[in-house]
Amino acid sequence: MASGLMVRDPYAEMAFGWFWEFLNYCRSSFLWAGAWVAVQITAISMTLGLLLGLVLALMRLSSQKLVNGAAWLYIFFTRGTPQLLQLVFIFNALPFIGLRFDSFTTAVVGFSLNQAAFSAEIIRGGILSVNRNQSVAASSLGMGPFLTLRRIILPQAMRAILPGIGNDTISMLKLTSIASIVFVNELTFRSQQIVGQNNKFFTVFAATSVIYLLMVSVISVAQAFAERRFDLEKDTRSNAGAMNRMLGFRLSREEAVPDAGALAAAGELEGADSTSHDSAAEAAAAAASDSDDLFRTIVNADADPVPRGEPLVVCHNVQKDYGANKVLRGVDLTVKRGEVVVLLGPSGSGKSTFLRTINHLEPVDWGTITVGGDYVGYEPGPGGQPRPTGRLARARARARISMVFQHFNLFNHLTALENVMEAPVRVFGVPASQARETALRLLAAVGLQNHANHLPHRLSGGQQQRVAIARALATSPRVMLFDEPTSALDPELVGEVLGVMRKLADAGMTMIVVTHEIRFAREVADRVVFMDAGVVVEEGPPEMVIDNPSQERTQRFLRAVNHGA
Ligand SMILES: Nc1ncnc2c1ncn2[C@@H]1O[C@H](COP(=O)(O)OP(=O)(O)OP(=O)(O)O)[C@@H](O)[C@H]1O
Repeated sequence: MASGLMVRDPYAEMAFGWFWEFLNYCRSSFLWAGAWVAVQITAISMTLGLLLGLVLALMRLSSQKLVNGAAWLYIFFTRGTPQLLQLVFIFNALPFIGLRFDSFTTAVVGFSLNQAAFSAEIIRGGILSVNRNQSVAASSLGMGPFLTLRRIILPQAMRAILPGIGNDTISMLKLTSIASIVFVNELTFRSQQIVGQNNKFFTVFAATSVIYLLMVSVISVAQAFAERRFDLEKDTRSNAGAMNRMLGFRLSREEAVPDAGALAAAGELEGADSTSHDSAAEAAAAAASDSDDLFRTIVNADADPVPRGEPLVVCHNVQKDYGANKVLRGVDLTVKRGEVVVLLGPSGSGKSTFLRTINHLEPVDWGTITVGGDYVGYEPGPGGQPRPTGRLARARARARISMVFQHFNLFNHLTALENVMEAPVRVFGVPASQARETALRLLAAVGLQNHANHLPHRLSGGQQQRVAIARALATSPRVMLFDEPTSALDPELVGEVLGVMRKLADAGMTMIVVTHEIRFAREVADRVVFMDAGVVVEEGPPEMVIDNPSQERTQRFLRAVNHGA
């Protein structure tokens, strides 16, 4: 460069000029006003579409053919016709039947109805991805279908739902451009107007693309944030308790602050450091005595009208078919209050099915079951005949029958503490602070105080089953049903679960236990019932049925079990 003379590069100047113009379009309030219209349409339509989509998804999952068929038809037509035509139809055809919408409302209605069809399938997929045992466990705790959906199913389904919904939100934001067909003055439409005046196609559309990219980035960040929150593998801890309560499900896990008493009782049961053997032994003894006291308190919680030793569960001629498979062929069983009854029998003999009929997780085809004189799941119909009740969840909660499952069925998105608190707070209306205190004591009683804040996937099988027992106990049950509680456990973990069950039996809990643990049956059961092919073959005290069975079928079964042991 010579003195005072500047060499001007025309290409650089052109590029600079273009870039400056491009920046000005990026900042154009005219274009941003269009972007705002697109955002509004997307936000409203997505919200409405998701709500309607949830309803359609539930309809699609309904066993009622008509309801299911109506939802299928809606989804079929909506997904099968171009959205452009749907918008034109709403804008031009509906006025003939007196439904006239302005451009913006037409866009919102059109996008919502279209999105509902797509959301329905995404939500249905999410719901189906949640293991059925989650809703079975919720039902056994007395949770109704909507509570189960809100608290248990949807929070877990979100993980599968979110990527699809994120995708759809971005697609919809971009697709709002087709709303220009009904004169919605959104972003693409506005950029076309500018191009129509100045012909600067590339500059204007480059700026428009940047605006779209910015909006899409916000959606992508929101999606990533939401996915992180619903990631079951991740322990995210923050003080978002109020937010969680407001939403009805957890966005983050709260730190439990155990009370001093519970900690003292529980601290040494599992893994905590101890300075001396003496203090460890003392703490363990204190914890053991606290758990005994707690179990006894639960057993005697209410003045049960059925005195100890009197019939509490009475099953008469219970029959149940699955299609052509006659699973229960007339089971009679009476269990007295405080009694421990063990059901033995070969695989497929109907033990688990029978257990599930007691708390009406399975309806019976024939026969009657009463608990404390009440028909669970039935109410008096015309003429006093029992008929299925419409308020099954309430009936289950009132009956206070708890169940422990073979595969634990803990709620995967809730910590051990939250699992135990769920039914008392949501079903029985116990204040959260009180439920929390009891839950901590229960976890201490089963030796898991130090794991209160852990999600189920971070616990061993034995620990999960003990949480499941604590959860079942939190509703102060009158009867506890155990469905092969140790079958899914490694042999070295079986003892810790049976230990808790022994303590419960000692405390006087009425228990019906399906198990293959012959030693447990011999030591703990008051009575052993042997079932085969859907009927009771023989029953009596363990020393009779196990050590001296009278029926050939029982003898054969025990020989096979002992041989395998
Ligand atoms: N929901 C269901 N639908 C159809 N058939 C079922 C269902 N549940 C159980 N069955 C069938 O009923 C029969 C009895 O099953 P059940 O689980 O009650 O037996 P079980 O004695 O508990 O066996 P196991 O010890 O192997 O668990 C089996 O033939 C099983 O296939």
